[in-house]
Amino acid sequence: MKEKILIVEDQFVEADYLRLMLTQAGYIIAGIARSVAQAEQIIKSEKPDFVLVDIFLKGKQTGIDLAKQLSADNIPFVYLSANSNEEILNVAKTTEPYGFLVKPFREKDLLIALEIAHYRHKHNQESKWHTEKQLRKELLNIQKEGANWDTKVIETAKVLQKLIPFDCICVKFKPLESRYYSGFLFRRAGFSEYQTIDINSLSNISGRPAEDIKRLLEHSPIDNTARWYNGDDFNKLTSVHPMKALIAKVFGFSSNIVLPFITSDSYMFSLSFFRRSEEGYNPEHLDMLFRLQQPLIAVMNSIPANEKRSALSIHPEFNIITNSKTSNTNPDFGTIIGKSPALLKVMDLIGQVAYSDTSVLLLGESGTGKEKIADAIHNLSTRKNKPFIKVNCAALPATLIESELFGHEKGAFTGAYDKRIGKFEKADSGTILLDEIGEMPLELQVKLLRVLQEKEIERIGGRDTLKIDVRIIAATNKNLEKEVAEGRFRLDLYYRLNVFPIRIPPLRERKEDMPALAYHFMNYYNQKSGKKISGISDNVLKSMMAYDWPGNIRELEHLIERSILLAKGNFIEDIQLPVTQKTSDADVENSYIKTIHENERDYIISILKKCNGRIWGAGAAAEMLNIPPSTLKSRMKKLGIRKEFIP
Ligand SMILES: Nc1ncnc2c1ncn2[C@@H]1O[C@H](COP(=O)(O)OP(=O)(O)OP(=O)(O)O)[C@@H](O)[C@H]1O
Repeated sequence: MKEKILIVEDQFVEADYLRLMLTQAGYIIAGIARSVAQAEQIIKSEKPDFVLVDIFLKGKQTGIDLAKQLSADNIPFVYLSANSNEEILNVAKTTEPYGFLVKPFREKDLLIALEIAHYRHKHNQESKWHTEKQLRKELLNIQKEGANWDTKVIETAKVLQKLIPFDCICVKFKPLESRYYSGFLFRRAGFSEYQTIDINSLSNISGRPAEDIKRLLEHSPIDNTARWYNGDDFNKLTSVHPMKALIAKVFGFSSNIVLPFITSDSYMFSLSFFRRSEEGYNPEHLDMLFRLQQPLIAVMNSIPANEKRSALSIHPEFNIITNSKTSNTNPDFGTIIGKSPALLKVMDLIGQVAYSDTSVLLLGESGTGKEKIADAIHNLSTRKNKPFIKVNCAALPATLIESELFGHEKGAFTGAYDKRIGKFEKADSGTILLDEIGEMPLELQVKLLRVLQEKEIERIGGRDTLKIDVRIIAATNKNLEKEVAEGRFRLDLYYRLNVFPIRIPPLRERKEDMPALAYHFMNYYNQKSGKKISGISDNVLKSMMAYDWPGNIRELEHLIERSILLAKGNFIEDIQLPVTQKTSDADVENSYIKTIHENERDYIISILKKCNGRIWGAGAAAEMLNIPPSTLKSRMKKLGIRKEFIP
């Protein structure tokens, strides 16, 4: 059965047009709302599966305000807009819509956008469900293992991090009848690395005497309600909670979520998570914590009473126990080097998506480590012992790529002397990496879409359809939205691949990772070349930090390799960094985010080009865009598109 859709659109004609298109396609219309208030009422009474929401609406509240509520209620939504204000577009993006339809759009675009929104929503749910299942298993293992209690707490924090992101976690506990807490404060220092903060180190970092901090603790209220605090709520919380205020100030935290619970041996626990981002937590995180409450209680129950007592007896009022047992080895991530917040964010996303079968789209400049990240996703997945096939779509000639991907039967074409098994078939039950997906020819994009939708392939010249089970990871350094706008990449394929995008930041956005990467490559090329270089001089490191690394990690790797070969002594004292070029026009164009108007303009121009500038008649632009020619003419006028511009 098709979903129930709520249309939130204040333009009567447009809303009615949408209703017509959707009803014809078999959707049920939950209602048409002209304002956010009306939409909220219909959501309550009709419980729609999807919402199509215009950004600008009558009244004070915009579609973006409604979107925040929809996100919190886990109702997928797609924006409709013809607005060109870039600032608003950027705010809209932060609400994580499931799609974006730029007016005017064709019926086909609307239906594809809805289908994709449905697919993305379902896969998001599935991926969360898989992660949660995995997480419960891991908590059970922690509960069963005989480790001492601080190890158990660290392990629990590591596990929770996959679903509840945090930069710091505070675990507090006390016997029910007691006034005083004992606790642990762990700050995240790497993917699986935690730095324990005790009162003395907090005193050092904040510059306040340890005695003062103890007093702050005594005057801070107890967390006995499960709640999250973002933005203003967080500011209010810190105004009445001096200890949280101190931690927030010292480490720059802006949001907090708390889960208190009672163990069967009558201890009161509270887990308090902090993040730097202002919108760090939402009701979904709280739901998740509630769902995990029982396994968490079981872990805390498994800590023997004498260990809990002895932890409390160290300091009767509050004790932040020092723990030197941090770990930074994480075999699952292989040799991904770096601990910058930007890279940790990527690792968190990998951790969330790896266990499911969701398609992943890796976006990033050349040399940022997309292939390395793809390796990590495969190795963390349940498919890790199955084939992992990599295809570079740019390296294959257009004439070969089809048979390379899908295979061919003997005699399928001149030169096909033998049957050939394609990459997709080879990857069956495993993973395929489609690198440089932006280079895939348009004709093949249709076939790829079919694999994604139907999970089946046909060898060239073959009569049978073969069912395959392949997880797809696609990677590109191109701006796919631009490729779509210019007619080189199919919109439907783009949406299908864009289910779980991961943007890998360029090296210049995470320079703090550079020294560790440089040393990593130094050790690697020492081994390879038999040299014994023991370090990199401060001057070299400084000039490396000042350089922009347009070639990213690959460029760094090559430069270190060369410097090792050229080094005269035991130190890298010199490095030949290219002189930084002035940013070229092409770079500016690539990094420029287009406004909705510009996107719309480019899209209309690309269609006009395809129709040789024809607006009226069969197969002409208006028909392709599925809008009346007069509407197209007025859009063209508004967007400054003149027919003579169309080559
Ligand atoms: N975080 C990392 N830690 C260690 N090595 C890395 C890291 N990221 C990338 N590398 C190394 O940098 C080199 C380039 O990485 P990779 O080939 O994965 O980049 P890419 O984004 O796929 O590039 P392209 O788009 O050009 O294919 C590889 O040798 C890879 O092993």
